[in-house]
Amino acid sequence: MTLILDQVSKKFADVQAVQRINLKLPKGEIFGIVGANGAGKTTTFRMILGLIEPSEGKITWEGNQFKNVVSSKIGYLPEERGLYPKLKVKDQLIYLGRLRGMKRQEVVRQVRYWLDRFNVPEFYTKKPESLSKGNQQKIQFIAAVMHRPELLILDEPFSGLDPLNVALLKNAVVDLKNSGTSILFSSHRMEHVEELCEHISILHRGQQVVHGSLKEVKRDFGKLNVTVHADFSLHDFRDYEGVVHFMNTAEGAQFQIENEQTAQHLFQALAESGFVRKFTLEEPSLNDIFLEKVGADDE
Ligand SMILES: Nc1ncnc2c1ncn2[C@@H]1O[C@H](COP(=O)(O)OP(=O)(O)OP(=O)(O)O)[C@@H](O)[C@H]1O
Repeated sequence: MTLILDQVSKKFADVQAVQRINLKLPKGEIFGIVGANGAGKTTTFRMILGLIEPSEGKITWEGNQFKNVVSSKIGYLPEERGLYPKLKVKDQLIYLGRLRGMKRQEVVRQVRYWLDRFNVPEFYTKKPESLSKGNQQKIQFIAAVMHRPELLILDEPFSGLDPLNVALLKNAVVDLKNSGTSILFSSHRMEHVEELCEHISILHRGQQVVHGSLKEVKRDFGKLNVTVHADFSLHDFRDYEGVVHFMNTAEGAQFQIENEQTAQHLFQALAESGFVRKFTLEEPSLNDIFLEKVGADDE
């Protein structure tokens, strides 16, 4: 069960919202889409869901035109959340579940399971208007997953949640993936994407500026990060050959460097200058890659 987007574009009047996007999401994987505001994430999701038609390109699921996939196989958490404020949680989830062809008993079982799991069993008979925004989000997450969809699309699932609730939802996402659900999700928060996704895509003004497995993307980026703590000023090394960026920190400095060779030379040069308490070499973060590809002025 693989979702494929092949050269998919969408134009609204004179706005090119999405341009020639390629994406492959195999069964049981998590694919992350990152991009600044207006990059084209929601438009991409809405095309996959069949809410709007691509202007060009093809979307397929298991080799079939995606629009023929029934809604019971898809779960969607939209960016703009919307529950009926005055209808009890249980009543609206039963209504939604029935629409997707679930038996009432099965909806009740699933809803109770998820409310327990999110430590809020008492919400079953509450009206959403009495719940905080973050708690309403949990209910909407339950609405997106209670029918155990094969494809789950999550638009900014963790925005506005406190760290405990982010952890609860993240665990749920990982469990769903492990049980075979294919998950596509968008986020502005690079660390969430980095933690959860095998494959990623960075969108910038409708164009896919980076895509591939997270490992490949990092390897292809090439540059590395070095953290140094030392008992002497590191400022003189800011223009050392192969240093791309330099930033002073409380205990030393953070360097972005071109490659491992630079690291070796830099280490020798530092060691000759005094006592180096810490020298660590790390792969680039997705944030480093995003900032370079999209530009620090866009976020
Ligand atoms: N129905 C529409 N009519 C005209 N333009 C649209 C429409 N929907 C989206 N756009 C435009 O397409 C571009 C991409 O928007 P989209 O909502 O997909 O971005 P996004 O990456 O989801 O952004 P955000 O992170 O802010 O939600 C924007 O320039 C937006 O103004």
